[in-house]
Amino acid sequence: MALDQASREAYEEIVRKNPAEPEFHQAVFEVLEAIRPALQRDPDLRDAAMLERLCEPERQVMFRVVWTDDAGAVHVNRGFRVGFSSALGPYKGGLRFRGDVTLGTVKFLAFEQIFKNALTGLGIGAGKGGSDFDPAGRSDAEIMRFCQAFMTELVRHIGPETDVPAGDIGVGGREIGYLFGQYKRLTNRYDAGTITGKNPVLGGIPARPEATGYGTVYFLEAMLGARDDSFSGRTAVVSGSGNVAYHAIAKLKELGAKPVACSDSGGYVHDPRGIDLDLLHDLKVARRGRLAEYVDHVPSAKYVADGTPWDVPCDLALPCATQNELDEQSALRLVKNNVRAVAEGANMPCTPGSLQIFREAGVAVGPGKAANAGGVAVSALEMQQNAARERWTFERTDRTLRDIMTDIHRTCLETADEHGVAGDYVSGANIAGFRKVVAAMDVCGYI
Ligand SMILES: NC(=O)C1=CN([C@@H]2O[C@H](COP(=O)(O)OP(=O)(O)OC[C@H]3O[C@@H](n4cnc5c(N)ncnc54)[C@H](O)[C@@H]3O)[C@@H](O)[C@H]2O)C=CC1
Ligand SMILES: O=C(O)CCC(=O)C(=O)O
Repeated sequence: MALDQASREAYEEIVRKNPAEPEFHQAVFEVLEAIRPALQRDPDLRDAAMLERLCEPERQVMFRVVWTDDAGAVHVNRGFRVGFSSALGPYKGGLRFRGDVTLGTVKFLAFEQIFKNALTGLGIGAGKGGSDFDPAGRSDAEIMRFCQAFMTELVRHIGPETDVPAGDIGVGGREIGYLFGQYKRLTNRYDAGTITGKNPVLGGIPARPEATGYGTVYFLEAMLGARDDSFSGRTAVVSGSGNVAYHAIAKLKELGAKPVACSDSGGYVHDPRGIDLDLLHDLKVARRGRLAEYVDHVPSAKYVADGTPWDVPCDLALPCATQNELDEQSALRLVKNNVRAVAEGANMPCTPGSLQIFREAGVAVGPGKAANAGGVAVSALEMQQNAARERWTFERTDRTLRDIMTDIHRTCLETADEHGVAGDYVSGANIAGFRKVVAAMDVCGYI
């Protein structure tokens, strides 16, 4: 699919106005391409400069973060928070701390969040933030000082009815605790609903750490079910070994699939017996170490430095690490090895070329906007829990998550069907999210 003339003009203007932001351009292009059947069916959807408004963030904040390391040296980083759309609720989306984060990265992520959050149906707008601070190798005390410095500016821009951050790459429970502690200190308020992903002792909901990975697997389960298929006897390859990947691997195992490979930024491990979850937890979660050490404990497994896990034959592929990590070459290898389905736990992990290859080969792809929406959905449940001063159980949260993922899956399929692109989850997810947010923008006046 390509863009029609009007969308192409809108896209070219966006590229011109947002130079040097290739990931943002890519995310916009993918949405404009995927919603083409809806624009063809209802040209009114373009009225009142809807596409142009949708692609322009409501606000963007960029700030200096100054902190000291354990030796007393002073460091300067950049902080970002982009509020992309408040049509459906307060800005909602995570914070990413990683050395390569730029304004363009945060904008692409916040843009994706618009459609994802709309799909959850839970009344949340879209935002994202982060910093080019790299937590790898930093002590707890350094992380705490960085988080406190970051929040010292961010505090002016967030609140339970304004903008509600959470975690993403490099931001987990530890960082959320430090950020919330500083927020509380600066505001003199216990607004638990200002940040999600908190430890339950601070009012966090149980199962938020598990939610994105579990949700991706629930979505994949529904994709397989729609094809009269199941996890039974299926091998899976998962990229990454962080929050999303770890919990995806755990849930795959629980539901009867066999995850045989995972990765970190150094390389991948292939363990034909199935990834050892306790060992992975010890290496990557408890010790924040390197995956290369896996083979010291399981000599029959293979570690491939700098390799891609997509070389390992599998039935199911779950990219759960980072953007553009699954390229055309990888897609061709997966197709050659008869992959059945791909579920994106990460945001925009498949390049446009790889998506095209999967489409042509008839491989079902669950796009991140739909497949990884479980994380932000459970964050919205955490906001609900905090507002009502309730305490949810793990079982209640997990049950609700599964229902939400099944609903999102149904919405994607029905929407694709209604728009003449049956079975195309990428189009279905984008069109359904787009229609929801446009409906809200339409009745709000020109915002
Ligand atoms: N944490 C959440 O709730 C959500 C996360 N996501 C997305 O999921 C992805 C992973 O996020 P988290 O697991 O939270 O982060 P994390 O920081 O817990 O883990 C990231 C993992 O990716 C690996 N990694 C980074 N670059 C890599 C590369 N080039 N090749 C292979 N592995 C690489 C890291 O070693 C680490 O294992 C990101 O795309 C994020 O935006 C999406 C929805 C919600
Ligand atoms: O729970 C949240 O608000 C963050 C989720 C997120 O950043 C994402 O869906 O990519």
